[in-house]
Amino acid sequence: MAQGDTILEVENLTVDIPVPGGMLHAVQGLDFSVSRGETLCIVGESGCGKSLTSLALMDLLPKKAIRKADRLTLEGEDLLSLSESRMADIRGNSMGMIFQEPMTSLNPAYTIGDQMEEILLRHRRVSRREARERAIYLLEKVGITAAASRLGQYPHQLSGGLRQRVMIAMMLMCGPKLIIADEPTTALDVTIQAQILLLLAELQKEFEMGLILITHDLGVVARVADRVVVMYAGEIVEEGAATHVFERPTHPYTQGLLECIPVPGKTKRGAHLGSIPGIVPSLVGDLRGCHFAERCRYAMPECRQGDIALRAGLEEEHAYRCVLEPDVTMAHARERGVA
Ligand SMILES: Nc1ncnc2c1ncn2[C@@H]1O[C@H](COP(=O)(O)OP(=O)(O)OP(=O)(O)O)[C@@H](O)[C@H]1O
Repeated sequence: MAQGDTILEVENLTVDIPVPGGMLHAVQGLDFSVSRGETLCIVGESGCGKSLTSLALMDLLPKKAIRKADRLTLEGEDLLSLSESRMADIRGNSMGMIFQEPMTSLNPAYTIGDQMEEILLRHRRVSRREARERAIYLLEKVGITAAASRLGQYPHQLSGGLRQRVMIAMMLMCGPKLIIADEPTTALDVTIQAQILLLLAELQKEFEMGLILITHDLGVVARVADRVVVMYAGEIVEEGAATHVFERPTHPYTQGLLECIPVPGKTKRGAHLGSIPGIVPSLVGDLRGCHFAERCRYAMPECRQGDIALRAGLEEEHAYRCVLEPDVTMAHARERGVA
């Protein structure tokens, strides 16, 4: 897969939310980057801070949330110091977003064609006819047949799967450099979910965009991700090339996730799929030591002392946050049948 120029750079991103019991540290010191043509998947259980991370990138956090970062750039442009209007321009233009429920992003009062054309007319100097031609081209690209006749339809006239395809086409109107897709298929039938995610990955490759995909579907992650970031309780606990993370999961949490979910070609037929006992801890106040210690079968007293830093894994550009040496955690992974 073509990779190279960095599109997005994120350094030391934190998101805090004041809540009645104190401060909720939802995202804590995240570093990552996305290159042209690269798919970065962010995985982790519910409540680990994935959605707030994506909202922080787009500057769409809830009002009371506090975002901080040492660096946040899109194609070199500093996103931390932009006016609201410039940021809105970037969101419609070079940063495409796809959310879970397309009905929340499609306006029920306007036709598909009007909404698609409007995006291009707002951001580019083109005629309505050119905008219409691009809308048809993109609807065809996302696999919608009789595209021209769909332009006159309203969102409620389409099935959920078609609406999500329209959303993808709409997001591509201005030729974004980066797509951020947060659980884009959760609201769809299981059979359609993988189709849409694979379509997204295909288009991302064809148009050489960067893609940040947040999904619970580790099967899809295994098929489309170049890099994987595993988040737990607001922190990155493991990151690396997808093949490494899947073949040699080093953090006990990643190992637990892989034990839970069937991965094509990895999960043996009839294998028992478990779940990680326990729940994600409250993120209100300061968590000491390893955030996963309470649920980790290998936890030792030193896991609960001080902060645990990310450390280099066995592979290049692979890191994990655990006190155990890589050969020890790999031995555990083999015992658990995930490596
Ligand atoms: N508006 C808010 N006010 C207070 N707390 C919030 C708010 N939004 C999210 N949180 C909390 O921040 C933490 C991270 O939430 P986030 O939605 O980013 O998790 P997630 O990993 O995306 O989960 P899911 O997969 O369920 O979307 C959770 O503890 C959540 O309860």
